[in-house]
Amino acid sequence: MSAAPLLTLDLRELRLGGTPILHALQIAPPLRAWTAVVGPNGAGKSTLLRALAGLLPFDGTLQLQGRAWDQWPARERARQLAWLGQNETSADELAALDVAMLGRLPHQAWLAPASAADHAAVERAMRQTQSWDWRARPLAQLSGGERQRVLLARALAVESPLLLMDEPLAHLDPPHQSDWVHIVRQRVADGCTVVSVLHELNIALQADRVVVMDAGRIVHQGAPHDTATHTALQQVFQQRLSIFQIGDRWVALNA
Ligand SMILES: Nc1ncnc2c1ncn2[C@@H]1O[C@H](COP(=O)(O)OP(=O)(O)OP(=O)(O)O)[C@@H](O)[C@H]1O
Repeated sequence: MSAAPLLTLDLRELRLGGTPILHALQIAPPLRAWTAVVGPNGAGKSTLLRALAGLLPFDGTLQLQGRAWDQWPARERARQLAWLGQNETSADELAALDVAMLGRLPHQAWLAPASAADHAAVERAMRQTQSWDWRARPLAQLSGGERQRVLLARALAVESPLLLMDEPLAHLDPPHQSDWVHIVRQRVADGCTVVSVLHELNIALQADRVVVMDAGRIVHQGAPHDTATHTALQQVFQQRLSIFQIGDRWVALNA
């Protein structure tokens, strides 16, 4: 049984600074699954994710739960979709706990203090990303990886049915990359729909669906074990990688 997707993007063209960046693409990330978006530098992955998050204007339509994006009240929409952007630099002076608490804003009444439920959600998220121990430290004093785990906690604390992440593994060491996959798997098992832009092909090949981009277009969408997915990856990376199966995993090696 396939349920209707939460998010549907039908884009004719997206321009940045007058330059066409994305061209004629459709995407509807499958419900309660993890979709990984991959492709070479400049392919348009971040731009696509920002379009999916309603952060960029474009010629086309974006629907959330079958309703046009701009017909949603902003707060209600913010409870539906959590966003982890690339190189986020705001709120450096705030303590890690307060940064993660920002994820609860869509749940809070105007100027109301955080509720017990907000505190519980933030503690859960910070423990999940193993950032609880430095909750009192300002973001500016954390290492790149520590900071990334706090920002991930902020996105998780929203507890939204949709989670969009742009290069979430930036600065994370291999064990924390594995932890991230585990967190994503848990969220998906709980009913969440996850879309992530990834440069780490070996992690992307563990997703439920792989979206391959090149030159502002989606050139392929498929399962990580499909031969067609491997062929598309090899094409967009100019045959400079080989894809092997090791146990039940697929891995990509630089050629
Ligand atoms: N404001 C802008 N004006 C014009 N072109 C832009 C602007 N921002 C981005 N671009 C271009 O859009 C294209 C897509 O950028 P995008 O960041 O989406 O690619 P990406 O696939 O995420 O790349 P990377 O893997 O390097 O992060 C790039 O060629 C980039 O130079």
